[in-house]
Amino acid sequence: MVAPPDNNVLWARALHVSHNGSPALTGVSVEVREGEILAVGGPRGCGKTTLLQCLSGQLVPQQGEVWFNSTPVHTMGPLVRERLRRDRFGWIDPEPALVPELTAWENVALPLMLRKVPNRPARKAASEWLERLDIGACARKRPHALLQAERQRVAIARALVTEPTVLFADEPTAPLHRADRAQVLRTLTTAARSHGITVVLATHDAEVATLADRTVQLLDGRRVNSLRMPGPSSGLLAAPAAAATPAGPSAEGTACSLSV
Ligand SMILES: Nc1ncnc2c1ncn2[C@@H]1O[C@H](COP(=O)(O)OP(=O)(O)OP(=O)(O)O)[C@@H](O)[C@H]1O
Repeated sequence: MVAPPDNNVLWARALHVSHNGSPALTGVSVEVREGEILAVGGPRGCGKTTLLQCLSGQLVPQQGEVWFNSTPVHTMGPLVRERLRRDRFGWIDPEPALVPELTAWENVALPLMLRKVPNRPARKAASEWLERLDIGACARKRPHALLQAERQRVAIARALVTEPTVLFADEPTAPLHRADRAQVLRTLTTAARSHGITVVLATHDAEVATLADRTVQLLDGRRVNSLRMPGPSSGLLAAPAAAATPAGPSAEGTACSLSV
């Protein structure tokens, strides 16, 4: 086992995962540099979620290695991986899973309270993140009183409030309208950049990927290319290349879920 280069916050090598015998990742390698916004693109079912689950320590690959800041994640026990996810990573799902009984600010403050941050600073941090995501006015509302785009912003604020080292966003704007999608994504990436948070963003939407620094493309569980974007403000996405990289055999395994 050889440690990866120092400038990668995450580094995965030759990942093989199969779900109930059918291959989801076959020999995928990827590196994520500190502070970058990396999009993982590709059509539905190509393995984007599975890759994010492996990188975030939710899922242990049947073969291959995952390293976080020069520490092997694939050899960690479940409790250590859980602590790593809680302390260093944030996660955003396609559908915002908020606690219905709590107000927006309480939902956002929840991860801080779970870390025993006292009420007043937790509330202050939650309010600041809601402001940053342009939903300060919704702080006292409960999820049912919010629009879908507002709920997703609350979920994003909750994922960012702990200022994680890496934020994993799995199709974070999938259920939103086109206009909301662009705005929510722009707010997310701006907030992450200004706080030096590395983002790994799964999307099948080429437009969404234009906000990333780089795109890694998957197809049928294999990596097919890597694009460096012209810049977050260019609004342009280069056409995906189609040169396939070598892939290996598949393995077996199961997924598990991640809490905030
Ligand atoms: N828990 C599971 N059990 C069985 N098969 C699974 C499971 N999770 C994913 N798969 C299968 O593994 C493959 C890769 O799925 P994955 O969700 O990683 O792809 P994806 O690119 O994120 O897809 P989508 O864009 O639809 O979310 C798909 O064929 C999917 O049906």
